Amino acid sequence: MNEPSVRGTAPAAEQYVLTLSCPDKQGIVHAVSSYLFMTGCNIEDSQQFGDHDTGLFFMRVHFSAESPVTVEKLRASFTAVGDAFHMEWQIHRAEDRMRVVLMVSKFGHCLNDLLFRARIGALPVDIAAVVSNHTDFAELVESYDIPFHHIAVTKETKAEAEAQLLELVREKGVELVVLARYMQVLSDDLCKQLSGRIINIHHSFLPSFKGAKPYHQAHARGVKLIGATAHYVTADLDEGPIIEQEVERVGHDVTPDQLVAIGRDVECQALARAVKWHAEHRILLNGRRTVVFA
Ligand SMILES: Nc1nc2c(c(=O)[nH]1)N[C@@H](CN(C=O)c1ccc(C(=O)N[C@@H](CCC(=O)O)C(=O)O)cc1)CN2
Repeated sequence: MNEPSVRGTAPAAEQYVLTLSCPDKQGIVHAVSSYLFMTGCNIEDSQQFGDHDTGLFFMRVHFSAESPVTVEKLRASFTAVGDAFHMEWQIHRAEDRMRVVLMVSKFGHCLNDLLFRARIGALPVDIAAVVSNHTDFAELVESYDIPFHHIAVTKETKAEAEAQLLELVREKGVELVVLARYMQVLSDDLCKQLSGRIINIHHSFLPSFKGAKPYHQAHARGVKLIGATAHYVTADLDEGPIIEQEVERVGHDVTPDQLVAIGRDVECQALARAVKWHAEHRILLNGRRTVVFA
């Protein structure tokens, strides 16, 4: 009788993600793949893009490595490669879940969607807290055993409110702030301090219908498609780098309230994808645009 084949149980390899951007030139992929090979890493997935308009090169590499390789050792030893090509780069452990804060005002569909997706493991995030300028969703949030912070905002208290948010971000080690229909304009200073770390869902297919009440604007224009846009937040309202968009066809007879209702699902889809891609380090900033290695 044949001996049962005994598959060796090799130690589980750790998974990592390297992202980089740099001025494009020959040899970048060779330098990165040679470094990974020489460091005992195995490439599982690699994506790259050279932007002829900006002359920038972008790369995302998912790779594995066994002990004694650690993320600290990788970050220390990759520095020489990064410096040689003037790279902006990051290396993360793929298993590390991103710590996020969700913010909401009076419309809770995106908040509800993100809470559920995180709870079932469809989003690789840990929701550290939810912040709102209203109290409508305190019970919903606390039903997930997540801290709810009511931070009221008026023109007079906006600076103090933002200081409280920043303290929360620092105190809880938050890496991403998600505006899940949070309807307050953030100050230039806050946008600068958290540049590239705030994602907003705008309820229109930008660049159409920026600002307030986009569904009413769209209805007045007689659109046949409505949409939602997830984008990074900058000081310029609704002008930040677009991450993801979703659209839905509408008829000539829809009312503004029906557009609001139809729009809920496309808003949730666009925002959830954007948050997932950011948490998986799939988005790289390319000036006013993004590169998304979905
Ligand atoms: N600095 C930025 N702040 C915010 C952005 C952004 O891109 N840059 N996106 C918005 C979201 N948003 C549309 O998606 C939006 C939110 C709020 C307003 C607005 O006029 N708010 C008033 C108060 C309204 C109220 O109290 O109900 C205000 O802040 O004075 C316009 C567009 C999130 N913030």
